Amino acid sequence: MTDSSSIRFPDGFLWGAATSAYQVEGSPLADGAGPSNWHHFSHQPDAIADGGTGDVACDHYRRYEEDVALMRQLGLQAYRFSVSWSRILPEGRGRINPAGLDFYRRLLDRLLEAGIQPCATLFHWDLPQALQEQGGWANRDSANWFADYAHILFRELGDKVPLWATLNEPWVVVNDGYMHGVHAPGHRSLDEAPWVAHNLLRAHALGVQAFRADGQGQIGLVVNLEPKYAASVGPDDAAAMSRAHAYMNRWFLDGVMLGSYPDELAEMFGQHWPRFDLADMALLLEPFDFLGINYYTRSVNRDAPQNPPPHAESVRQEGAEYTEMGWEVFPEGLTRTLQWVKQRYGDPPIYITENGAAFADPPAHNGRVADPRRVEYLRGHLRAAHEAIRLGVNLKGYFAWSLLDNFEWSLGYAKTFGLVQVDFSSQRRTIKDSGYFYRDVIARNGL
Ligand SMILES: N=[N+]=NCCCCNC(=O)[C@@H]1[C@H]2[C@H](O)[C@@H](O)[C@H](O)[C@@H](CO)[C@@H]12
Repeated sequence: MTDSSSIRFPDGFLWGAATSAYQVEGSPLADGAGPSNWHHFSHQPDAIADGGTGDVACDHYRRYEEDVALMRQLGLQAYRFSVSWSRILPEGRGRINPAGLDFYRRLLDRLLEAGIQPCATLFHWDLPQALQEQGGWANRDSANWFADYAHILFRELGDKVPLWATLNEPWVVVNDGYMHGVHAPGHRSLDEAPWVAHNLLRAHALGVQAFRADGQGQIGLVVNLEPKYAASVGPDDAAAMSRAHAYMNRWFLDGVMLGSYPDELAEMFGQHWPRFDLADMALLLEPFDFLGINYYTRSVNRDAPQNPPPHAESVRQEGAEYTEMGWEVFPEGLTRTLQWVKQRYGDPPIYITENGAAFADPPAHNGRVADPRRVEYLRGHLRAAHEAIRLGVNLKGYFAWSLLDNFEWSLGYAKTFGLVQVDFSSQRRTIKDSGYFYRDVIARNGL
């Protein structure tokens, strides 16, 4: 039974939609850009489920004005996007590519003319390949490479961007790129993963320090959080839940909010877990202005000793609804997650920087795309977000993932999250029913 009571979000609540550079831009080597590690990785045989790459994607690098017009049609107040590091610094550091900066200046100018607030993420997984070849995030120097890149963006684009995020989902870089090898750079290393996580957070902290020197506006960190449940009341499954919670939800936030890593990580990584300098842990506590939370689902965990850390596996729930990603639709987990962050980390300002669902949408017919399941997913999660506000969470805004159907990393183009459908053979955009639903939510500032 759909709750039909109307709800209204606080005045000034910020409504947006989100994308990322490698997933939408295409033209990865245009105008002097250097290759990213995702350009390299996606061209490896069998790396991507449908053989897709980011070579064209949504052609946003060339169609950005059309896409800003779509954002206006949706009434977006903000647009979250990421900057391609290797467009700005083709070798990752040193020589600046002016044409790369010029693209983002053009995009920012169109957004500001449209009254849409830019929210720029410095790193959304696409590391310059030249830096990957020097060890990437496993190289302790990566934090300084990132800080130098950040300085350039704050200096060159800072007057046009009010909201910045340093990193998008460091957990995915570690888990998918260094533990399971299904994302760039495709490594599987219990020795590299903890250092990669640590250097990502060092980079975040140095990036915030660079912002304090050169930036304007506000800066935050974006993490993916997923409430963990136990598959049974037995002690083994309860322990698995606790390990999974430490591994995904606490690893990065404890690092930057508490200056320590969960004890469970040293236990589950054993001799692979390094000793981190106290000076490093103090750096991690560099204060930042907001927390970006990406929420999609929950997971129900049982003990799986044979698996790599966190030695757990998720259990499918009978009778539950799942998206095309195999993620359970569980809106109440969003309220719970927001409350947990408020209570554990001192009530920080929060933006939901991503929330959305992949469903198998029909092709556009007479200019319409019926996606009722996505409408209901969004409705349920907006209600859950509003409940968190009612419970006192300092929630400032919400960004739907995603503006456009796009390149879903190792899964290619088959998984579609967009409020707007993209026909990749023609690049035609069609606003889905969920896009019109979201437009009305923004206009009403509520449901
Ligand atoms: N294990 N497990 N459970 C699920 C963990 C989810 C982590 N992945 C995300 O949050 C990614 C985020 C990314 O920013 C975006 O670039 C992706 O397109 C979306 C959709 O995939 C989401």
